[in-house]
Amino acid sequence: MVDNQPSNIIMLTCDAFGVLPPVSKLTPEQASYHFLAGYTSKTPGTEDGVLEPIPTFSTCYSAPFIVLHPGRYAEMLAERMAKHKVDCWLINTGWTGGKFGSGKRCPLKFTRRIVDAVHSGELAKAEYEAFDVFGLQIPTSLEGVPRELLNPKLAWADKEAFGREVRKLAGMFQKAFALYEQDVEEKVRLAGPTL
Ligand SMILES: C=C(OP(=O)(O)O)C(=O)O
Repeated sequence: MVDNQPSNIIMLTCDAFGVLPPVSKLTPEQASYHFLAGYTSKTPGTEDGVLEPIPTFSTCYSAPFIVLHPGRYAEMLAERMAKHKVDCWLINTGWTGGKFGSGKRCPLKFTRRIVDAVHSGELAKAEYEAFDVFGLQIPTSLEGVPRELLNPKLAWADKEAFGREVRKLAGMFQKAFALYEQDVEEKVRLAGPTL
């Protein structure tokens, strides 16, 4: 039985464009934004008939199960996060150093290390830097995880190709989020990527 509030919420995504950092610390507004956007990829191995990753925006990361307006769940999330002082993390298990086909999937040992560092409180105390376009806060170091893995821009050898993928994914977020932008506060709308 769980009889206490969590200290951390982890949102899980699998970004096959190699753009999102393996871990970002979200502001409450970013938590609402990413929860509403629900971005991940359908990947071979976990989805029947899928041969290469397909980006998908499944609101609240669970669109088929949503009964109320998604904005209501995003509000509840923000209220509870503030009330119980919960940190929210976006963890990306997807590709790094390139998109699907040229990069590689984030090794599981590093994702595990990141999840452990969330739960131990180590990452809450880390130093952060800004990840452009998406406006995300990413740790500058975490023992046991290569520095270039934490910041996707460092992981890509071809910086121009990286910039193109960043803009492409940002555009996809903006298109998907258009569905919700009338129903959320301005601060949530502004918490998404800017081009
Ligand atoms: C991110 C993952 O899954 P989902 O897209 O279903 O959240 C994953 O399996 O690593």
